[in-house]
Amino acid sequence: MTTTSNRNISTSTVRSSFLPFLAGIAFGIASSILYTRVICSRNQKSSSSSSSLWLQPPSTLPRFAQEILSNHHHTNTEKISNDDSNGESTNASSPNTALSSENWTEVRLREWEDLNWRDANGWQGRDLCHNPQGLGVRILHYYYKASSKEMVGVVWFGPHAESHRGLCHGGAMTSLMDDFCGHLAFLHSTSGQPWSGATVQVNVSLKKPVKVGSILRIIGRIDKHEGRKIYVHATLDDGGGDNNGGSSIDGEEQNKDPLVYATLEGLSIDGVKMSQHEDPVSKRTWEVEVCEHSGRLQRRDSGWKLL
Ligand SMILES: CCCCCCCCCCCC(=O)SCCNC(=O)CCNC(=O)[C@H](O)C(C)(C)COP(=O)(O)OP(=O)(O)OC[C@H]1O[C@@H](n2cnc3c(N)ncnc32)[C@H](O)[C@@H]1OP(=O)(O)O
Repeated sequence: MTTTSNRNISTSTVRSSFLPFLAGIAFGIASSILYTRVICSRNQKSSSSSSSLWLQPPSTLPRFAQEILSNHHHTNTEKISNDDSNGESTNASSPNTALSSENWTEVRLREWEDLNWRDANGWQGRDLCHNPQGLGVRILHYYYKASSKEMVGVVWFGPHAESHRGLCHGGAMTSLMDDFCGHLAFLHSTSGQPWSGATVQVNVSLKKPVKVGSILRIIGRIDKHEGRKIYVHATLDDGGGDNNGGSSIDGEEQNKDPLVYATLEGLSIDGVKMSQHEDPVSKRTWEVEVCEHSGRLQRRDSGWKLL
């Protein structure tokens, strides 16, 4: 009797303490499933929306970039001349002054745009700054003016240029400067051949953080040409007046003077043969043509006719 009574007591004690425990586990599992689903779906939404925001540069460029593009519609041709190339400083105006609309040629290389052709002609990857699918720092347009030895570019800092919490890596800015220095020197080169030369010094001063997603301007000129050495000065800025995504850390949204993000003092050596490939690419020359679609002058590589 006593034993049966004890057994009943113990069974009901186990039941009364075990059932809430089971219910607690069931509730915990249900909650965690629900929580995981909600959080995952939120994360998926936010990652897909941020990706779609950043996978391409914005379809509408900021005003300064539109002005650069629209200012360079020409129908006249300019002879690219390097007659004044040796041993003198240029009288080019400061790169921060407003761009005159005359005699700028668009710079295009087939290997920046035609990826299938690139793969078939000696390249092994994608251009760090000119990959049309690139998500790091991407140069959208380059224009060159031979008379003043200046070049200007429109640049997008994509999500793969990020370093710290939405701000870009200093190396992304420096890669851009390296490219700018090399190609401006290329355009001024007395060898007259694309890919004949090398950048050997890129002294970059980082002045202001760049936000991921920024569209900025790079503008610069040849400062000096001594023998094979071509010295380049350049500035990365917001183009003035219409800051689209440049650092707003200071709360500056509208400004007249360009905000400067970085400056370059660079050196390229003319006529260095970096690649040993002997093929049609190594025999290219530069030429100036009027683009049949936009009417703009293009300084482009004779390789565009290789097909
Ligand atoms: C048109 C360009 C288009 C450039 C086109 C570039 C296209 C753009 C692409 C983006 C930029 C790049 O990626 S370019 C790739 C990254 N760069 C590199 O990989 C370059 C690595 N460096 C090298 O391989 C080597 O240094 C070379 C091959 C460039 C060296 O050429 P070299 O022909 O032997 O030159 P060398 O006689 O030594 O020197 C010639 C003069 O330059 C000076 N010099 C040489 N190196 C340096 C240096 N680091 N810093 C200061 N000065 C230097 C010498 O003192 C000398 O001055 P003096 O005695 O005459 O007064």
